[in-house]
Amino acid sequence: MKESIERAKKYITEKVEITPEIGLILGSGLGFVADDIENAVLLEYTEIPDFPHSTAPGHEGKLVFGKLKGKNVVALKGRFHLYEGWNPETIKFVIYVLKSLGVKKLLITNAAGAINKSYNPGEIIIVKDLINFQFKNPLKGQNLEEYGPRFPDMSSAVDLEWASKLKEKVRKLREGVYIAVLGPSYETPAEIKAFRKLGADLVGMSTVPEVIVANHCGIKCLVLSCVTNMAAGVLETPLSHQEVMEVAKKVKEEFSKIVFHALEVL
Ligand SMILES: O=P(O)(O)O[C@H]1O[C@H](CO)[C@@H](O)[C@H]1O
Ligand SMILES: Nc1nc2[nH]cnc2c(=O)[nH]1
Repeated sequence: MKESIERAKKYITEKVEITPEIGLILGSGLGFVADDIENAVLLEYTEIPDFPHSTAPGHEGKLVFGKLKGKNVVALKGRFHLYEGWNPETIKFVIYVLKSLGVKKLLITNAAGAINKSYNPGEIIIVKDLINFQFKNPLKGQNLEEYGPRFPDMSSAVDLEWASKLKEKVRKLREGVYIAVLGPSYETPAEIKAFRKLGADLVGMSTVPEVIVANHCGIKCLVLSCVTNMAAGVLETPLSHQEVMEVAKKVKEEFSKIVFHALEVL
């Protein structure tokens, strides 16, 4: 893995001058955030040695480097989900590449279903904690001690200080617990009822592996979920990825504004 990280890093640093401080992982239909990056330099995932490629709809597969709200950033316009068939270690590799490029903080975004019935489609929620219902861990296998410990602590997996600074600025933001499933099928109503009993407010098929690796290698994370739909069984309508992407598109301005605030409070 070390050689692959070095190869990817070498390719990227030869093409891009800036050192990104903040990484942004953009969820389904949320890639528009990268369109506001100034002096953008774009790299296709497919051109970077050993880098995985995006296969999920609504995930373009580009790294975008540049300035956002005065900060040097790199945005991942497209993430890697386990349901695509990627090995969990692929996610470790991607986060390690970000770390090797200089990323200190990660703003992770996702589209999620609302288990909490008081949430509304289009609402943006700060994730305060996570449940790994994927039962896979990206840190399995040989540990690279120079990146982080074998047994990382997960008692504050997200950066609550960053979250509270954002909440001070955007008072209406509510918080919730995100549960990650493997997917790609959406949940049954019985699963959603069970997840509610477990204490989950939001459900999706991503984010948790990214947070685990980031936490392990000392990158602080803020997670923002865009509620794109009420989870299965809450309403009578069936779920579709089409709807997920449409709702994400509708909240474009509001979502971008909150991301800008999240960068400004740093
Ligand atoms: O988590 P992101 O990538 O935002 O996408 C969410 O939306 C897709 C399902 O509609 C799944 O990929 C789920 O994880
Ligand atoms: N698993 C899951 N992922 C989602 N992504 C967006 N909405 C949902 C949902 O309801 N369930």
